[in-house]
Amino acid sequence: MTTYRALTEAEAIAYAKELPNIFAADAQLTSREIGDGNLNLVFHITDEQSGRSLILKQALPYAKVVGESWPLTLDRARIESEALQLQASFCPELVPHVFAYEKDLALTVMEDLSDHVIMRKGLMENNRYPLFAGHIGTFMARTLFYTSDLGMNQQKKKLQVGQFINPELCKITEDLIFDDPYRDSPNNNVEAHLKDAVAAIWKDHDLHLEVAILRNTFLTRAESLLHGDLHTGSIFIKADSTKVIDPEFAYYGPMGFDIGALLANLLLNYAAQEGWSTDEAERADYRKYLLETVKEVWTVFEREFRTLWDNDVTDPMSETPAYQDWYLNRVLQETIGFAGCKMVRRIYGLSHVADIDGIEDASAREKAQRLALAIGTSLIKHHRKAASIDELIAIARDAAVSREGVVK
Ligand SMILES: Nc1ncnc2c1ncn2[C@@H]1O[C@H](COP(=O)(O)OP(=O)(O)O)[C@@H](O)[C@H]1O
Ligand SMILES: CSC[C@H]1O[C@H](OP(=O)(O)O)[C@H](O)[C@@H]1O
Repeated sequence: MTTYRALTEAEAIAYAKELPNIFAADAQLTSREIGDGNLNLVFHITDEQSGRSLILKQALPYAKVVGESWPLTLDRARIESEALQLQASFCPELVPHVFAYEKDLALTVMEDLSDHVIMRKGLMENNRYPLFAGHIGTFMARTLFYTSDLGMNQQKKKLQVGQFINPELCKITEDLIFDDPYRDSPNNNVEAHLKDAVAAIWKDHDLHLEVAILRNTFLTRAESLLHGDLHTGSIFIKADSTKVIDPEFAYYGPMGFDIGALLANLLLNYAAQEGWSTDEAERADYRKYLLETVKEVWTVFEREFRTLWDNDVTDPMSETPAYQDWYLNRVLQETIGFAGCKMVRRIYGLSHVADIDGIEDASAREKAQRLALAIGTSLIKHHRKAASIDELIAIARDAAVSREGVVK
């Protein structure tokens, strides 16, 4: 048995050399720790001679972003590798291949995706990805359908719920998304120029009611195996390929949480256009592209999900007329509510996003932050009334118009 230790770059090379059938025994390997996320070490191992490379991702026993004062279970590495393998059984082309998982070191060996870019970075460079909505809509439809009571044996599903019990990582979400932003918590990270807007949110009891309802849904609805943290930093992309990484927050929860997380991060980039494009026409055009992508993601998800339901449903009662429409409208409403929560937490919660924080000009950054808060809070308040994805799009567009007086 190997005893857990956080690997050094040299130890990562030694570990990689021992892996069967990957590198030659005399390969000259190099290792670079490239982890830029909040939690883990990521080693990029390369053999210049053969051109072969791979990734070793290792969980630390604490949250890297805070330090050793925030201990965190190593079991999240198991959850991540098992979730990646389950997702691969539904859509192998949309996740990195897992070569091995080493429990004692909390370490996953996976395919190197360095020929892709992290989507958040791509969006910050105003790149466009015409195939993305089709890929991610399919990923969400397949993973959420086939892990739910609609798409798998209901007794096996209960056992699978047990396999993905993830209380510590869920608590991070419960605190950072559904609690801290709505009160004066030491976990918040509020810029001075936003204090009035944040104070208004802390006093808004109508908003708190909607957040409490969404929080309850997150806490109690074991509907599907979620990715659990599906933001644009968890997606690797290039023109013809999309790969979803980093499902360490995977657990059985409400489908709309994954869809909402994704849409929220597209909308955060929409708000961030305040700071990234100086050219008005260019900004308007990129915003148009983002909103079209939001609509297409939902449309593909819904179409694919309905097709899976029509062809592969395992539950006879689910064939009851009108049930499918009721179900998808509920998923839509929750998607919109969770999207709003995901936007608000990234503006002044513990963990922000580079799209917004990377805006150097303070007044442009503030405009982007206020726009994101306006969109996020409106989505939360509206979510239980929604009947179409067009309502989410109208909220984003109207918030930009009312802040600037012109169509953006
Ligand atoms: N399979 C991979 N191929 C190449 N780079 C990767 C891979 N997985 C992760 N990375 C790099 O490591 C970074 C952090 O990975 P991530 O899984 O998001 O870690 P964390 O769980 O700490 O957020 C990514 O932003 C990316 O740059
Ligand atoms: C203390 S963890 C904060 C935050 O980090 C995770 O994101 P990432 O994928 O960037 O590591 C997750 O969103 C958590 O809420």
